[in-house]
Amino acid sequence: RVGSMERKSSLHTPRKAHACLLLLIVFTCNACDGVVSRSLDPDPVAGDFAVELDATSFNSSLWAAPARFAIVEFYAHWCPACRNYKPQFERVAKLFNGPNAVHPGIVFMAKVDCALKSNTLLCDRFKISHYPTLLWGPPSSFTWVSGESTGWEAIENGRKAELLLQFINTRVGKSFTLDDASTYDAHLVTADGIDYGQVAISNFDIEEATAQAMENIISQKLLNKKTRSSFVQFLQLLVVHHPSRNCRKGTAGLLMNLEELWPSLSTQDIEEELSDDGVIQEPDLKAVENFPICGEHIPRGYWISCRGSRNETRGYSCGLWLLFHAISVRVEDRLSSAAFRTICSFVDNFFTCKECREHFLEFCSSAKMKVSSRRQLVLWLWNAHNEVNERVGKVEASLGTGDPKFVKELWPTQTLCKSCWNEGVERKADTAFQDLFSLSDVYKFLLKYYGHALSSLSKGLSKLPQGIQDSDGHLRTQESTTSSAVTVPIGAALAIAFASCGFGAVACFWRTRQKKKKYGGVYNKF
Ligand SMILES: Cc1cc2nc3c(=O)[nH]c(=O)nc-3n(C[C@H](O)[C@H](O)[C@H](O)COP(=O)(O)OP(=O)(O)OC[C@H]3O[C@@H](n4cnc5c(N)ncnc54)[C@H](O)[C@@H]3O)c2cc1C
Repeated sequence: RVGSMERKSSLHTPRKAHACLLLLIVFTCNACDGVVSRSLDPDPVAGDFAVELDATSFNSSLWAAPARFAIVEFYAHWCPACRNYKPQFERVAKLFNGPNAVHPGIVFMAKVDCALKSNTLLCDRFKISHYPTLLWGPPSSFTWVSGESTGWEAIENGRKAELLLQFINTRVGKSFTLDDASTYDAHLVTADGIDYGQVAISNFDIEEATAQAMENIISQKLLNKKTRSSFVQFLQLLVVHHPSRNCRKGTAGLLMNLEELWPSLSTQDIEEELSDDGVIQEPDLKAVENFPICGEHIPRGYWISCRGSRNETRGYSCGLWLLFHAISVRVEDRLSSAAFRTICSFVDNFFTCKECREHFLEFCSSAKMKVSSRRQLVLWLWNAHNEVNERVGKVEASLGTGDPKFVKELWPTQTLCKSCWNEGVERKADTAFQDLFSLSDVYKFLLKYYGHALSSLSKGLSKLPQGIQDSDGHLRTQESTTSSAVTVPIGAALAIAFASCGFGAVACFWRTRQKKKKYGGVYNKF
């Protein structure tokens, strides 16, 4: 409990507030004592790092919050103790929020002004009785507010920045300090091995990369009748195998609406148009462009685990690799060949780094007939990525263009996975990766890293209380209008999911029946 000012629901007009304020100062001075200094902080933090939320943005912002935990400060703008507390809160928020955060992806720090009439209901739901009140919990725990305990807790002693950070440290098992400068944990590794929490954070970058891929595709005008099927196939891959529920849901919505947003033409129509003037007309893609494929708050405009130590390094291409790897470990054996072709076709049509594309397509051509199981897909992609690492690493070393904090090397490093490396093999120029690495251990590691570890974040989300999930497992907030992702009719989303035939015999039966409907079976046809 940080607060010193009692909250009265009637105190929402400034005049009443001032009158009561005097009384409150008189009667609640004990609470004020030693809690928050009335003098201005000698070293106030410039700018607001804590995100201001209101009743409209509350659920959706927390839902899409790029962090494992959240702190929400409930305050009142008229409350002097709150004003004095602000620099303390901001000092901590600066560490965790925004594009320049020193420790991104860990705590999302937000605040709500309970003195605004429009927020009264919201503050009442959290039973805020005094200002400021700080609540802590996973972001998702705040988005369901029925008055019952939902997994958040009050921070009893966070009245100074140091104390608040101390509280955070005990909850996340770290020893952050207010003076921390940027730290770069290149390989998401702790002394004991993989830091699963850190790996889970990669989910945010995978969401960001997915949204950015869409943005690039539209802004660079890469969508046309020729690339339409590649686009649809990619969406179908995402709808079932994307590690983020937000993106699966958003993609399902886009797929279901695509025919209306961008009507398809038959091959004959295209040929006729081609023979007229040789140019394929571009569709009007405004509606597709505005589709929130991973929810409304993505892209956020910054990277977390893919953040480079320089602005121009890492980011999108790192996120895209993570997306491909995360998909590869989720694909069933019989869809692996289709997934392989979809990834290759995506890079061919939509990844506009020319050198990258040409290089990557060489791997695609050489593996054309070889990928027929998940294991082969996962190891093929891992191998291709390592080949790229080696090649790019040499170029970056000679030109000094790489990110000094993220030097390219064969992955996983020995620190990340010792058993992945064959013992006693001395590397020569012609030593193949399969001699250097134990492929079965690498495969197990990749399943763990891109499967289990990445999912640990969404598993946390799936532990939401009853009522926040529909019977189809899709997440809903109570205020459905502010849900972070588009609403997809249950039957429609299932029909798309079934199209992948990835859910066993019943799904296959369904798929057969749905085949003639929109997009039914397309994923299986190419
Ligand atoms: C398809 C594709 C082809 C590319 N081709 C080129 C190219 O030809 N030339 C060029 O200059 N750049 C190329 N790039 C960009 C380049 O590979 C890097 O993405 C970029 O330099 C940023 O590097 P990074 O340090 O963020 O790590 P990235 O290589 O982007 O890797 C991101 C993360 O993936 C993990 N990782 C690393 N290696 C592996 C592996 N083998 N298997 C699984 N996970 C791994 C690590 O955690 C790493 O931090 C390509 C990118 C893509 C997506």
